[in-house]
Amino acid sequence: MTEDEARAWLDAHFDVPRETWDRLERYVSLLLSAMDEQNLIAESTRPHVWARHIVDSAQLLLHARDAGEGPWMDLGSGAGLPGIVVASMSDRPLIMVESRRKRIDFLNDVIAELGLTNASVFGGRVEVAPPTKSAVISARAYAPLPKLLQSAQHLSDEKTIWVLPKGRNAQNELETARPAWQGAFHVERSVTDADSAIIVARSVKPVKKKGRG
Ligand SMILES: C[S@@+](CC[C@H](N)C(=O)[O-])C[C@H]1O[C@@H](n2cnc3c(N)ncnc32)[C@H](O)[C@@H]1O
Repeated sequence: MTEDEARAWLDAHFDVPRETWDRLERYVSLLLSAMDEQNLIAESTRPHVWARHIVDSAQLLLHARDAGEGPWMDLGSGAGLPGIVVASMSDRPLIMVESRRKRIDFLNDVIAELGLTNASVFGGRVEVAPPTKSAVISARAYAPLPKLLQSAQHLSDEKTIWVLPKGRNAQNELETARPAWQGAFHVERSVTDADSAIIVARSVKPVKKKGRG
């Protein structure tokens, strides 16, 4: 997907208002400027930010369209991917969880610059974030699936929709997690890379271990 195709895809799927385009443009510019100080995205993806990061994040909204009331939590947000993109394109409260100080500061600066009144940051580890009934949980490049589910159990309930971009490893990670986790797990193809996939899961809970005898 070229950068022009990425913008066209956004327009076709979200009917993006002018104000949202402005926010996304501003975010891309803040992200690229901050790259001089910290490594927020892979250097090789710099010329492809709209396809590799903005559309890659925005597509998650399509998998969470029928989510109920409640916040969207984005785990290990880093530079705000997908958190800032989702908060820019939706009115739903969006909480980004990030443990690294410089990234927390960057996220708070972006929220203020873009005027994102629906977005906030929990600056700390996912494991100690306050218990929440999240309507949606996203996590991109945060942790392998078993660890991801374990660390965020207290942020979910049976209605939570999990939208988890997993690159080329989706099927393997799912197989590793399967013995310990039950739920409705689907693997969806990413629009930005035919070889990459997104795990979409509902009704996720740990498998009860059978007692002996
Ligand atoms: C590889 S980066 C991915 C960032 C972003 N989601 C993206 O796709 O560009 C992983 C991020 O998760 C954060 N992280 C890792 N473990 C964490 C934890 N247990 N709690 C909170 N943040 C964590 C790291 O500080 C880092 O910013």
